[in-house]
Amino acid sequence: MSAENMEYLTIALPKGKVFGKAAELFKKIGYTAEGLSDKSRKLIITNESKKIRFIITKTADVPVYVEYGAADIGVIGKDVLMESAKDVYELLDLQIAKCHLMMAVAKKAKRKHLADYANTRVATKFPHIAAAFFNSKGMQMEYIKLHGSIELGPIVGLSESIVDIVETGTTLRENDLVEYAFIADATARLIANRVSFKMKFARISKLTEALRQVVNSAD
Ligand SMILES: Nc1ncnc2c1ncn2[C@@H]1O[C@H](COP(=O)(O)OP(=O)(O)OP(=O)(O)O)[C@@H](O)[C@H]1O
Ligand SMILES: O=P(O)(O)OC[C@H]1O[C@H](OP(=O)(O)OP(=O)(O)O)[C@H](O)[C@@H]1O
Repeated sequence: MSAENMEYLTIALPKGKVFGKAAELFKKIGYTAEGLSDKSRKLIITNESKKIRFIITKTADVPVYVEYGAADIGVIGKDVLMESAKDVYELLDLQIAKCHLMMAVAKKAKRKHLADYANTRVATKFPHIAAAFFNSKGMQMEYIKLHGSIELGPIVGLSESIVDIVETGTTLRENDLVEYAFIADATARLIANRVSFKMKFARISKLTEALRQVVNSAD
């Protein structure tokens, strides 16, 4: 690790839904930087006095920056973390961006048993998570990777089911789908690069404990 990298703590935050809540949590423990907002187009925002560097990345890329050590730590939804299967430490459940992963099907064509969906098509942004789920049930499936509007799949006959995240359930309801099987909780997590965790142990563990207190006090 270079001297400059050793000096700073680099934190990867995803732009998008998780950004505001994550930035707010860090602010509560005194980790912030001038200009850190979802309106800014700056990709690196530094707090020189505290030796903190925030890097703002596309959601799915946070685990990549952290695995390669371009960021020491990061914040990312458990859904994206599971799908990425990156070799990073998961340090803390931040209890923000609450949602869960599930399988949903068309209300009208709902089948009686999960096994009745064996060998059918699943539309999803999360093919690895979906495959792990169906494999654990001994079911072979055909996975169709989509990048958004997953709920369209069963409506237009692309697939018999979807695997996606649900927060309020509004998107399912408005598209005549119903949740069929719960897969996993998917709140945002604090993750760390394995080498950074050892080399910057004191800093990262102090930060993790401070965040843990904020998260616990919000319960
Ligand atoms: N209702 C929700 N809808 C989508 N994501 C949610 C919701 N609630 C919490 N999340 C979290 O936010 C993350 C998605 O954030 P965001 O939509 O900004 O990323 P994205 O899907 O990659 O978007 P884009 O494709 O626009 O970059 C999810 O991975 C999940 O952890
Ligand atoms: O249960 P709800 O509160 O309705 O939220 C769930 C919806 O939000 C997400 O989509 P997103 O808004 O990220 O758009 P996308 O279709 O582009 O993935 C997710 O894929 C669901 O479609």
